[in-house]
Amino acid sequence: MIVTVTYNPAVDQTIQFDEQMAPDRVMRADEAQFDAGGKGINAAQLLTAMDRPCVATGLLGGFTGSFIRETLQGDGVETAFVDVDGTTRLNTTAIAAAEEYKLNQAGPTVGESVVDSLLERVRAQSPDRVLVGGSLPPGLSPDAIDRIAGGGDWETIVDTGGDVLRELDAQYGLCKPNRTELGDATGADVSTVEGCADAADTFRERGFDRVLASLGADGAVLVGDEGRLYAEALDIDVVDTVGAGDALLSGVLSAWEAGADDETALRTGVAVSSQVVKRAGTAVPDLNDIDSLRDGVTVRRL
Ligand SMILES: Nc1ncnc2c1ncn2[C@@H]1O[C@H](COP(=O)(O)OP(=O)(O)O)[C@@H](O)[C@H]1O
Ligand SMILES: O=P(O)(O)OC[C@H]1O[C@](O)(COP(=O)(O)O)[C@@H](O)[C@@H]1O
Repeated sequence: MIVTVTYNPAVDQTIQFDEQMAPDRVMRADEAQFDAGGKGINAAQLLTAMDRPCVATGLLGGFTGSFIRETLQGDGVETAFVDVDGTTRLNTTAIAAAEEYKLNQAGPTVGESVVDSLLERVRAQSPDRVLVGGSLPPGLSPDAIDRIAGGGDWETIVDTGGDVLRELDAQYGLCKPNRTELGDATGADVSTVEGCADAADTFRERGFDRVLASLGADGAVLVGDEGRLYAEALDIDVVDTVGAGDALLSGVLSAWEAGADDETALRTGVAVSSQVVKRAGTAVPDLNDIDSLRDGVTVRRL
């Protein structure tokens, strides 16, 4: 089973405008929605929807924290969160005339003792895999992720970017950078798919058994002992891409949990992510067609 750890959850607010953003005037949204978000939380919702045993942990506080807890309970997601004093952040995606603006808050400041509390929650579940997803709130350093990775005999998957990804020091089963994060972390030229696979390959030497690089509309690359695989994205009408990376990773993990090889896992990831980008926000989409969508994903070896 999988435990997800989200140090910095978020309520995802998605607002849609049918005109371009403009300064110094009131913009009135046509549509708005709130979803429980944060990388590990999105993954836990998707994994639960795909019938994979999963428990969501992380840090929650304030009215936004209560919203996330209630939403997950309503979705039948098992939870084991740690309460914090501050208020969980609210992240906003504004879609205006086909442009996407992502406005993410820093989150509440927390003390390092939360890492011990979270490790306790994780150990209590005896998981096979632990996914640590998202940014760190103020007060925590990359050591908070390394400590989860070194805290038991589970395989740890990490989905974070920026300096945090560069500074991780433990042994990981997988990391999932997007193209920008992969380029930033390696300094490599990631303008081509081959360049991304090369960068992923070199990144493996830093302690990651596999690297799953998401390339937006260009698809995804998975590099590991089974080879260098590239999957094209499906041709779909995109509403917004928030949660796309979490969906890709959830599909891959779901397939691995069912015993699939890397190629099938990559296909599944692309299929799940295409369902998420077809609709606004980060709520769980319709996953009934995943098997047939997966069969339509083109994969080649690089
Ligand atoms: N414009 C798009 N068209 C089709 N699929 C997309 C598009 N954007 C994202 N996806 C799918 O979502 C996956 C993850 O997207 P990406 O934007 O790279 O992740 P992240 O949210 O981590 O930045 C891609 O690998 C792809 O399968
Ligand atoms: O922790 P970060 O990096 O600020 O990201 C948090 C945001 O990312 C999301 O998990 C979506 O992530 P992806 O678009 O990478 O899949 C949102 O639910 C959340 O608001």
